[in-house]
Amino acid sequence: MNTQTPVIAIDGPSGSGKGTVAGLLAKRLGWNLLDSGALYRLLAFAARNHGVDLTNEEAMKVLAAHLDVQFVAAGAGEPQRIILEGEEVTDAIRNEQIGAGASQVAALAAVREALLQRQRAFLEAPGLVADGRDMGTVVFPEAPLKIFLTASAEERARRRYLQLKAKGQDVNLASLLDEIRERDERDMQRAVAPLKPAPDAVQLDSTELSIEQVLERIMSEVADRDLAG
Ligand SMILES: Nc1ncnc2c1ncn2[C@@H]1O[C@H](COP(=O)(O)OP(=O)(O)OP(=O)(O)O)[C@@H](O)[C@H]1O
Ligand SMILES: Nc1ccn([C@H]2C[C@H](O)[C@@H](COP(=O)(O)O)O2)c(=O)n1
Repeated sequence: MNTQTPVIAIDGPSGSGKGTVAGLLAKRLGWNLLDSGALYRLLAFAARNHGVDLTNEEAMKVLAAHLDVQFVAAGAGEPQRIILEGEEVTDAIRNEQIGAGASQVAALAAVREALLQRQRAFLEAPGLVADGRDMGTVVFPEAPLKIFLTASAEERARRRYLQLKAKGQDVNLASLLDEIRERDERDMQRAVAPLKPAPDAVQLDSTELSIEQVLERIMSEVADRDLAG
């Protein structure tokens, strides 16, 4: 691992705002971005396309090792288009069904192992903002700044409802809340790399905070550590 290049690890449950804040932070700092959840989503999506059973660990491991994916951005911190096997899937992987499948394959030890180096390869100068569930605990344990971002399940479901509704998806708030709770439970209870704060993580509850307020809190931690260069 490149130990000179700084990493900001942002972990937390679904809908806490990790992806949004990671993107804004990467743009502000001009750093690279790793949306690690997208890798697990891509795997669930590819498994469906190839007729692979999500519980078949050996087949999922092979799929993970050979995943043909590109993250294309106009520049550091710019929005990413995701290309899987030559086809754009940026929006297609953003629904709760694929999220639930991703959470299922993410519990397989062989899959996590197969994706480890691929995630670490995102670490390039001048820095990396990485969001997921185990960025601070497993993938980048040396990260100089680790954020554990949370919000109440009700607030996360409300955010997801508004997000999906704005995209024209037919959604139901009560079902989204159930799905979020189910995903939290699976992500926190799995044996390998469960969702939990690293011992040295800064914990931030965003239930009552705007996106801008969360960003400013993190920027103040960046300044305290003199990471911005
Ligand atoms: N502090 C906030 N206040 C209000 N809305 C927010 C806040 N943070 C994020 N959101 C909104 O909540 C939705 C979910 O945010 P986001 O996708 O960043 O969450 P996430 O933690 O990355 O979820 P996942 O892990 O499932 O990808 C988005 O529509 C985003 O704009
Ligand atoms: N580092 C990661 C990132 C994601 N996952 C799993 C668990 C999530 O439920 C699923 C989808 O992630 P999202 O796009 O919603 O952030 O992928 C993980 O186990 N480890």
